Amino acid sequence: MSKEAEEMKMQALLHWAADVGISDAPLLDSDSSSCSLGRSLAVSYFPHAGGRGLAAVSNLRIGDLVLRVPRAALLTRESVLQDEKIAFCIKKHPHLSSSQILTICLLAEVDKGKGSWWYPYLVLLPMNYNTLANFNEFEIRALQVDDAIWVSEKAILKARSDWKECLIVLQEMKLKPKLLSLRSWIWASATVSSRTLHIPWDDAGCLCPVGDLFNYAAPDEPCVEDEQQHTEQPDLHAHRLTDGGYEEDSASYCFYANKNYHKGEQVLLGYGTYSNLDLLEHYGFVLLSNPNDKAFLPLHMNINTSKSCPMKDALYIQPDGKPSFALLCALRLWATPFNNRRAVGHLAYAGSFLSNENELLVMRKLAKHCSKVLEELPTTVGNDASLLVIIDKMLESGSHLGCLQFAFCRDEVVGFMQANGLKMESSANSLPTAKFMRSLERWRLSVNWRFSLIRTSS
Ligand SMILES: C[S@@+](CC[C@H](N)C(=O)[O-])C[C@H]1O[C@@H](n2cnc3c(N)ncnc32)[C@H](O)[C@@H]1O
Repeated sequence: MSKEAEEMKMQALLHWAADVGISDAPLLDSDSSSCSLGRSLAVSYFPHAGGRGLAAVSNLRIGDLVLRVPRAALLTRESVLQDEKIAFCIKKHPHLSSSQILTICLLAEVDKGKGSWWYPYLVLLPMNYNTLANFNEFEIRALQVDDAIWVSEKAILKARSDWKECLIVLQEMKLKPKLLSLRSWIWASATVSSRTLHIPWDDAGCLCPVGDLFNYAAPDEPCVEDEQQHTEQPDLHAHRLTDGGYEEDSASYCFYANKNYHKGEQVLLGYGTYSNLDLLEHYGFVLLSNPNDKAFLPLHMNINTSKSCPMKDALYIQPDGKPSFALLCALRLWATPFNNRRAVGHLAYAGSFLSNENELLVMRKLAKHCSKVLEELPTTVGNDASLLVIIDKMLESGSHLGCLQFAFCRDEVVGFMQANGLKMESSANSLPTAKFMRSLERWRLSVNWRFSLIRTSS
């Protein structure tokens, strides 16, 4: 889509949004406008922080209501199933999950074209996603770590099996042939996965026009400045000083500033606390600095797996390089002589320091394990940092040429070119296709993901 066409579609969406009552004006502001935004927020582009997003048009204070989206505007299972034809087809298949049904609802609305009430919203949905279910074999292998490869393969298998189960419903609805494809299914389920917001009456969530233009920032400890401002303010909305949620009293999805923003700054939402692998799986991006990231350690320790033993999911290194609470507890127990474990087990699992000697053993074991994990990975943090710089150059210039410079990880580069049907020798003479550029973006995500993991474990 050209820039001008996208701009016109955005204007149409904002007019539609104003008509249905979506507004960024404070509740008491009676000023009715033909545009839904402009008082707190404006659509803007942030190339290094999510692309299209929402910017503050004036200084915003923590707790300010920045956007309201009435229930009637939300695309939910309930609202789409007002269409009797769609409801009839869905009812015949009671075994479908709530998110499968929402995905079908989305495809059914897309099928209506201009006839859909949400048409101005639907035409501005991204055409492609980088969630793990969209990764090809090469892009998955580039993650390098078994756990991540397993999660990706599972995501692809799940998308495929969900689609197979739903195909009969899509056929009964007589959707256009293109919308029956696995590709369309993966697009629709990625839309649902990366854009739905929580609502209390439906665990599938809702698609929230305009409200889904907020990009993500990882929820972190509130900064000191914010806390001071918070206590100076009347406590009226203290319970709402998170990013947002559905509110019965105004029958709207309401979004609040979760910190102070200066005019022009991007207003971000904390959709939840996610590791980089979760973000990649469900949202198709990773954060280079993610306070909630986790580097899982495949520890093979000879300790009793009793009820109190921490689950594998809790054994990880945090982004600050420290072991998680459960990992530290398990290591302290492992470092305790076998005949003493029963006696000190309760102390270890309560997180207590056991002895200097024990702590030294723990740190040594941890360091040894991290070194082993790093040694087993095919690339180093230095390689990956250089690879990222060159992939970025290729993305910026839209050229294959960067591929030729990868002397330090030639095999991976050759693999990437082959996966895209290209030979190294021919790469300099041909212009890259849109498909190649999208694959380059996903390869970059894989390298970025393992780069942040290696940094954490180093
Ligand atoms: C709810 S949408 C946000 C709006 C989206 N940028 C758009 O153009 O419609 C979520 C998607 O935005 C992108 N995104 C959000 N936050 C991001 C961030 N901090 N870094 C990179 N991409 C981000 C991801 O593609 C994610 O799946």
